[in-house]
Amino acid sequence: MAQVKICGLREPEHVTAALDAGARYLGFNFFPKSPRAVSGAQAAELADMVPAGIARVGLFVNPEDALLESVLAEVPLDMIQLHGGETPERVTEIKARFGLPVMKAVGIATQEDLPQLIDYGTVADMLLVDAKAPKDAVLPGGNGLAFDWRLLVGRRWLKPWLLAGGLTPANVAEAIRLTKAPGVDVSSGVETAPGQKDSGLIRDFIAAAKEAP
Ligand SMILES: O=C(O)c1ccccc1NCC(=O)[C@H](O)[C@H](O)COP(=O)(O)O
Repeated sequence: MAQVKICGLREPEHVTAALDAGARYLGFNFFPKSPRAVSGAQAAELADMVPAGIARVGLFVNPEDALLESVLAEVPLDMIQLHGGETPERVTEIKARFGLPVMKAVGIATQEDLPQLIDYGTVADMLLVDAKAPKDAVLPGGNGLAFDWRLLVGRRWLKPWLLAGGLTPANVAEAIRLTKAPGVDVSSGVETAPGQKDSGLIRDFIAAAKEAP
């Protein structure tokens, strides 16, 4: 059964909806330009609601050590998600310095992007196989855009991975069927407007992912 990550949570009611429906990963966004960004205090309150066994993932974009230090002093995270242009060397450095597993996001648009999944698979603990953001996008992720899932057919990576990018309750089962993704990640697809999560859409998404063949 596919595991689900709900990303960009900001409200307790949506954390409850995600937990009750069976999410395995909950994402808290620390990228200031995002409509889903949370403060350390907000994230600490949400993180306290999460039982053992469910991963609290902090999302960062090209973070400096000082940001990671200040967030980790306040929020009990289980995993760091790196969603910028962090190099494999920087991934290794962050893992060693902060002692947490790292999920590295890789943007995919064409098959030329796929070798990065091999490179990052040697250093990251998990891979997030996401749609590549458009060149002029403000956000490197969370844009509600899908890529051609057929690029992933028959591929295997060195590390556990989640599929992301434009997934919704309506298309997630087909995405899993086609790619055989062991897990999926969503942000926009469970929102009514950027940053506005919806409990019903969260439940529908997780149910559809879990029912996927
Ligand atoms: O969601 C954001 O606002 C965001 C901002 C900056 C970097 C990454 C961001 N999101 C990363 C995620 O993990 C999203 O869930 C993933 O890109 C899929 O997004 P969507 O296509 O909106 O479901």
